[in-house]
Amino acid sequence: MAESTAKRPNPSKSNNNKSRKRQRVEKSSQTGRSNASKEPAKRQKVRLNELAWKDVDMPDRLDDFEGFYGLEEIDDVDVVRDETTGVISFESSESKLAKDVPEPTGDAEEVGQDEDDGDDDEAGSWGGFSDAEENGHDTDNAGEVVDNELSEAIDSVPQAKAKEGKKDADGAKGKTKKNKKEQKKLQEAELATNGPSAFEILAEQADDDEEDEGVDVSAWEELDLSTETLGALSKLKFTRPTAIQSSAIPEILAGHDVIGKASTGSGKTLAFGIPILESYLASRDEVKKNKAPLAMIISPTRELAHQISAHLTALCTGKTFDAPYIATITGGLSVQKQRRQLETADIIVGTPGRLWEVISSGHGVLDSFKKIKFLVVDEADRLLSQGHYKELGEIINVLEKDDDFDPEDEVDDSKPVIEVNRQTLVFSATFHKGLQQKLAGKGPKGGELMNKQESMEYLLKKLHFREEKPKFIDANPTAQMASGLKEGLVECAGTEKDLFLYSVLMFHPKKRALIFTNSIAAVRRLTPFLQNLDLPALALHSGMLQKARLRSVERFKSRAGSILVATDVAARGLDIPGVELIVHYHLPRAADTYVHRSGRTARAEASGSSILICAPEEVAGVRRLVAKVHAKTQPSKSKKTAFFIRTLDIDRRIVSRLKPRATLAKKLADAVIAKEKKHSENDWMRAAAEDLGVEYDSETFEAEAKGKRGRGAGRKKKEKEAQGMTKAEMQGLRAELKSLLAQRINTGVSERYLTSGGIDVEKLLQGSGNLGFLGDIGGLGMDDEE
Ligand SMILES: Nc1ncnc2c1ncn2[C@@H]1O[C@H](COP(=O)(O)OP(=O)(O)OP(=O)(O)O)[C@@H](O)[C@H]1O
Repeated sequence: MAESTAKRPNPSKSNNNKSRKRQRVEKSSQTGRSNASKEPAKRQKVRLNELAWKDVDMPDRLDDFEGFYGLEEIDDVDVVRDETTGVISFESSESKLAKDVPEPTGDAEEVGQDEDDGDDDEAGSWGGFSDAEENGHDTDNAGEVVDNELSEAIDSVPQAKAKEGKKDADGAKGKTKKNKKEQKKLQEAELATNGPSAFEILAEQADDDEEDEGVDVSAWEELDLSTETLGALSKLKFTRPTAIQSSAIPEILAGHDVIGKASTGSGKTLAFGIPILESYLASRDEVKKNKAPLAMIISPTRELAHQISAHLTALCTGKTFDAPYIATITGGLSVQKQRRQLETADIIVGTPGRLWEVISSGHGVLDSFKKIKFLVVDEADRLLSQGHYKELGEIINVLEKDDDFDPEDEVDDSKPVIEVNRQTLVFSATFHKGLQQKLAGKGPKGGELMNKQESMEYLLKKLHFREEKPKFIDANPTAQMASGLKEGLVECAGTEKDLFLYSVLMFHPKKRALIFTNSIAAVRRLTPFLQNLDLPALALHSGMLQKARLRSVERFKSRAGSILVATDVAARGLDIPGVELIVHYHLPRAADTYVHRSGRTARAEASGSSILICAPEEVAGVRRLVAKVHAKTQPSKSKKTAFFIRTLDIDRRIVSRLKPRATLAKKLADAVIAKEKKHSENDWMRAAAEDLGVEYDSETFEAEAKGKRGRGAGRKKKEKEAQGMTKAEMQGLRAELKSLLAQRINTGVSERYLTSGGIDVEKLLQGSGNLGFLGDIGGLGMDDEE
């Protein structure tokens, strides 16, 4: 076991959020025993986690979130390398030893290896979270970059912490209570990094209140779960299983392969998580003895992988049993560190790119992976779609080959395939239609392979189910959308989308809202536009810096009523409690994107609204898209007559009263962006001119460009005007906007109403307005009658 002691937790810190940190060994020498001469007689071999590490004071700032908290140091430790074997060990005086650690085993080789790896890890972790494998993966699939980029944002979780805690807890016979506590703390630290999801909040509640007896879970009894699992569910206050849980859990417990489909937010994670926990509880001694993980859960993005880990960890935070160690294997941490995590992992959750990287770097992980009992493919349609399946396909291939693996080898399908002993579980809210029919046994049979690049069926075939026909469970055969979701569309001129976005938000005051756009530029523009209008808007897109992305997600989670303007980076997997409104500022490019975007609200039987803002020419396409999504809910309707989405009757008089502020806010936002753009363009031109050895004169460049009128000339003219806006002009606009925002917006319902005080937007924003004045918004919904 290669224990990492270069970084270790600080058990004295109770707040794991703050104690997420890196530690460092102060090495006196890498090559010899330079300090050994000081007190040679009293020195002894030590392991680094036996030492009395000292806290290094660090400023208590969020900026240090990514790892500096809780730096610890130790001095007077010699790093000794055996000249012949190259093995590294550590020596120190007795006084440096902490009092309450088990006796050292004297396993110099392992310690030495750890130290080397620890250094590598530092470099790896600080390397900007770039994950070569996953970045490569991204470029294969430009349209999908954003999701992986988001995962990257959330990937600063110092998993080594959890790992170390786990290792301490597993530390042979010297397993102490303290170590167990550390393990738990560290796993919680990992949870905390992603901010409180519903699971985390629930787990915290379960943990905080030891007196809390939990809730009645008799509704789970028919699933025949262990008392430990029932206890955990009770603490999470999950009174009854969801539909997919009721259907899938017994099949998985009975040993079947399962393909599960259920609406977004309907509890699919626990549908496979509970049987995995049951299996762990039933065989934990064997699992530990095998030194192989029990389950491998593959997720398309890092963010989702962390969320699944958090969810499963929350399930195991009930204090009634020794929790399994869950390792999250995604980009952003060094491969060495992750290999060490894998050594004691009971459950692995990872992204295919990094998992493949770990496997293909050798070191025997493949052998232990071959012993897994559960292979879970979450968000399967995404994982198995073009551009994402490559590594997954490779992982599955090598898991099944009964020979030595060489990453350089071409995959040879004729090589022997080992008998598949694991269960394969595949889950998603959306599945390719043809595949779904086939899985349900309704479609045409036949074994011809389709287009290998695109066919999910081909890949499912590749999954090598243990059973000839996996159980296909469709928990919501007629709907992919959550039942508590209301859908509507707002039609407006393409040039007025900003105004209508503002209006829709004003019609939903103080609601936590997620606005989807199809471009980073739109996020960059809309966020300041809304902020200028005094709305608490946050941005999220793949072009943002890591810290800024994290901050946006955190703030969106923690601040009620905040508004997140995002690209499809946020479409899948984000489980943020209390999102009440989804606005599609740009139309989703595909039906499944619509389902997943809209699925960020109305989760776990909550309700929520999803509103599309469409230009007139987009309406027909939207109706087709929505009809496609709801095709099964209205089977009797012909395609031509099936309307599933209602046009929202927004009172245009009110919209027109909002227009002056929206126009000013847009003008200001555009001016700031145009000025920023000019700055960066100037910088670029200057640098280019310097490279060419010519003088840069922006006015000459502009004069030359002037004559060339071509496409986008109008936009450029506007941009130029915005760039030319003086500071004083901008201040004037701001003052004007401020005064507009301070004024009441009358509803225009009647003079009498107006003079009696009426209802104003400010009040609405404060959450005290009367929505009645807004007209027919109660009509939002699945009504099929237009
Ligand atoms: N049995 C249950 N009772 C109540 N709430 C539950 C139950 N199981 C899960 N949940 C809650 O449901 C929410 C959604 O669960 P989960 O993330 O697994 O959904 P999902 O089906 O995977 O969604 P998506 O398809 O969008 O990824 C979670 O916040 C969780 O707290």
